[in-house]
Amino acid sequence: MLELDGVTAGHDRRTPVFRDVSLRIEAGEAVGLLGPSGCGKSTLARVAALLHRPYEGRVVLAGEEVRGWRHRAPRDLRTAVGVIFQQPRQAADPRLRLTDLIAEPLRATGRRTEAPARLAELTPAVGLTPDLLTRRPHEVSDGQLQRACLARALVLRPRLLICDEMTAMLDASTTAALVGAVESYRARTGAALLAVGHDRTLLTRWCDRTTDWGPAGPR
Ligand SMILES: Nc1ncnc2c1ncn2[C@@H]1O[C@H](COP(=O)(O)OP(=O)(O)OP(=O)(O)O)[C@@H](O)[C@H]1O
Repeated sequence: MLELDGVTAGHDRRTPVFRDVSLRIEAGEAVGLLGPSGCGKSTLARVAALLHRPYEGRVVLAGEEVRGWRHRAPRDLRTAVGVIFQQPRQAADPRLRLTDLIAEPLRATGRRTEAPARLAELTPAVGLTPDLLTRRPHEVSDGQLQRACLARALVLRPRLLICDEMTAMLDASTTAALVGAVESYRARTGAALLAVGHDRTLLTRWCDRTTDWGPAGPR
């Protein structure tokens, strides 16, 4: 489902964050990526989510070699991957009501008419009550906003879900609810998962396998 082969990426070409990193996730597989702070896990997650162009290497997503990132990524690839980050407030437009936030990818891909049906299915699945849907991000808690961000990540039915420290700032019961929502989505659809984090106990329990980021990248 996802293949990174010899990928070098970072924020300064002279001193990349990581060099020659490879990682493979099969269709339907859940892989946990563990590593110390600053090693480049988020950068790798952003490369895999087509949000950050690597300097070198090959990325194959859903059987197609990726040749463009961000707005240059082809739509069929962009919609094959859903991504959710650690900080929901940085990932949410503060002007949007939760209902529009969740439906945003549908609007952006010209599928606005699907929004009512998708919202009706997703909001209970992520544990959001209808009264929250008309609120804006500043009127809900971090946990509630993260639930909305997960619904947004699932709204286009991605075949690969990337959770970058999705639960790092949440309490135990919200963590369990979000992991449960991801897992029931995966059980229904067969989607693959890349879960990035620090919490070995959580990732070991959640994923089919975990990989540790060593001096030469994940192994
Ligand atoms: N936009 C940016 N511009 C310049 N450097 C950056 C930028 N974002 C991250 N970095 C640097 O890139 C390196 C890798 O960061 P990254 O966020 O990928 O690590 P991480 O393993 O996810 O860390 P953490 O576990 O703390 O989230 C760090 O040294 C970081 O300071």
